[in-house]
Amino acid sequence: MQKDSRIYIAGHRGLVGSAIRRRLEASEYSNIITCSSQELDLRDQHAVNRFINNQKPEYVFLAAAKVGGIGANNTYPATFMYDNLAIQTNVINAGKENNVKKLLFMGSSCIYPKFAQQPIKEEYLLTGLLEPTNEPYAIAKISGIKMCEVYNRQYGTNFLAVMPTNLYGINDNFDLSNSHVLPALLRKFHEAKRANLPFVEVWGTGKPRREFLYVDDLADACVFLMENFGWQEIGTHVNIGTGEDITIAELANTVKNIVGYKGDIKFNSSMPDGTPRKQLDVSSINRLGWKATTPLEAGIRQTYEWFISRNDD
Ligand SMILES: NC(=O)C1=CN([C@@H]2O[C@H](COP(=O)(O)OP(=O)(O)OC[C@H]3O[C@@H](n4cnc5c(N)ncnc54)[C@H](OP(=O)(O)O)[C@@H]3O)[C@@H](O)[C@H]2O)C=CC1
Ligand SMILES: C[C@H]1O[C@H](OP(=O)(O)OP(=O)(O)OC[C@H]2O[C@@H](n3cnc4c(=O)[nH]c(N)nc43)[C@H](O)[C@@H]2O)[C@@H](O)[C@@H](O)C1=O
Repeated sequence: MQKDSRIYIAGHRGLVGSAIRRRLEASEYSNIITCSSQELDLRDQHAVNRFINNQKPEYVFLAAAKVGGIGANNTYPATFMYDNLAIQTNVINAGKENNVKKLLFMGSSCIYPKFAQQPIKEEYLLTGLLEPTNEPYAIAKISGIKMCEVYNRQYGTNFLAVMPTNLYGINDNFDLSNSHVLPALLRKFHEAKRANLPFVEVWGTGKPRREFLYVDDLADACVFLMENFGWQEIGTHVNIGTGEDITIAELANTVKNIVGYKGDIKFNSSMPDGTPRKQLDVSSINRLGWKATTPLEAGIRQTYEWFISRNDD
C-alpha cells in the first residue's frame, strides 16, 4: 500500500474498523474512504456495487458485520446469518468486479469446531461440529473465508482472510444484552461499585476459557499483513491472537480488581457457557513476523479509562 492509496474501511465506526483507521492514520495513510451504515447499507447489493464503482478503492478492510456476544448470537441467529452473508458477499464480489488490489476479510475464532484440539491451528477448519450458540454466524464467516479462497483461485484476486480471537478495546459495545463478555463485565462491575451493590452476576459457570486480544494489536496485525503479504504467503486464513487464554472466572476477578469493586461475584449457570475453549495457535502469524504486545491487564485498564471518560458525569 502507498501512503496515498485509496483505502476503504467498511465498518469504520465499530471496534475493529475504528482501530484500523487509527492505525492507518498513525502511519500517515492519507486517502481513507469511509461511509456509515446509515449512508450505505452493505446488505444492499446494488448500493454496494454503485459505491465501490464510484469510489474505486485499491485496498479494502472489511470490518463491517453483524457482531455480538453469546446472548445476541443465540437470540438473533437469522439476523447474524443473513446480514453477514449479505455484507461479505456484496463487498467481496464488488471488490473483484472493480479490481481491488487487496482485500482483508475479518473472520472469527468461532469458525473452528467446538471441541477442536487446543491450541487451534488454521488447518482444523471444517474438521468437526460447531458451537450451537454461534453456528449461523460461524457458517457465514466460513463462507467468507471460502469465498476469498475461490475468488483468489478462479479470478486471481488477492483477498486475505484473518481469524481474530475475542477482541476488546476503545469503541467496544457496552450494551449488556448484546455485548461480549469483557465490556459487559467492565460495565457491570463499574455500575455495581457506583451503586454499592452486594454482588455482580456473571453468566455461565465461569469455567470456559477465552483468549482476549486488544483491538489496537489486531489493527496492527491487519495493516502489517496488508502491507507485506499476499494470500499465497498467508494461506487461506490466518489466526490472530495472543496465544494465551484465561477462564471467565479469572477474567471476572481481574476486571473486578481493575474497577476496584469490593462485593461478590455470582455465577448464573442458567446462562450458556458456549465453547469450552478456543485458544488459537498463533505460530503462523508469529513466523510472518508479528506478535501481540499489549498485556491483558494493561489493555483492560486502557479500555476502562476510555469507558469512564465516556460515561461518568
Ligand atoms: N468483537 C470481537 O470480539 C470480534 C470481532 N470479529 C470480527 O471483526 C469485525 C468487526 O467487528 P467489531 O468491530 O467488533 O463490530 P462492531 O459491531 O463494533 O462494528 C461493526 C461495524 O459494521 C458496520 N455495519 C454493520 N451492519 C452494517 C450494514 N448493514 N451496512 C453497513 N455497515 C454495517 C457498523 O457500521 P455503523 O457503525 O455505521 O452502523 C459497525 O461500524 C467483524 O467481522 C467481526 O466478525 C472477529 C473476532 C472477534
Ligand atoms: C467473539 C465471539 O463472541 C461470541 O462467543 P463467546 O466467546 O462465547 O462470547 P462472549 O464474549 O459473549 O462470552 C464469553 C463467555 O463469557 C461468559 N459471560 C459471563 N458473563 C457475561 C456477560 O455478562 N456477557 C457476555 N456476553 N458473556 C458473559 C459467557 O457465558 C461465555 O461463556 C460469539 O458471538 C462468537 O460468534 C464470537 O465470534
